[in-house]
Amino acid sequence: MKIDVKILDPRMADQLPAYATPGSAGLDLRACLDAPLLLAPNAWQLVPTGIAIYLKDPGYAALILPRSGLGHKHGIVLGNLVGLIDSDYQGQLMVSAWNRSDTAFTLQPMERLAQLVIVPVVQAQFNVVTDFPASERGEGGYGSTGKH
Ligand SMILES: O=c1ccn([C@H]2C[C@H](O)[C@@H](COP(=O)(O)OP(=O)(O)OP(=O)(O)O)O2)c(=O)[nH]1
Ligand SMILES: [Mg+2]
Repeated sequence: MKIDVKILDPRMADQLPAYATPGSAGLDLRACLDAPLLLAPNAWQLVPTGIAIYLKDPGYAALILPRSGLGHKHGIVLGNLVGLIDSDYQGQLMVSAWNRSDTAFTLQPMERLAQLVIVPVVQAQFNVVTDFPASERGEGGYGSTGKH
């Protein structure tokens, strides 16, 4: 699949997000910073990625997810937990970088900060009813099937 991309920061021209391996699901997004960015414990900052994408087709969306190494080892995750990129969004991809750890972290310019996953989307219409046909689960949830 081909997606239109705009290069907003010239440094991104020769390092567009790419799949690291043939089986990769995520495209790494870089922190298009002019200088290192210090994230104090529990601080968060909106970080530009230097690119814009236009998915166009409402049958797709993109998700911004943390990188597991940064998230697990350094506590650098996302202020919005998951970023959802609508198919009609044309602005710069932004990453809300949140240092959830108790140690300061310095983000370096052009460091790979998060990852983008393109996913299929179904846009549903609501059909208003008063009762649902019975299902095995019914209204049970929140652990209703037991612990083990
Ligand atoms: O991590 C993110 C999340 C969102 N966006 C952009 C793309 C998305 O299509 C748009 C709106 O995001 P969302 O709908 O999640 O935010 P909102 O608070 O509902 O804003 P809006 O009223 O613009 O929809 O912001 C990003 O660049 N990065
Ligand atoms: Mg919205």
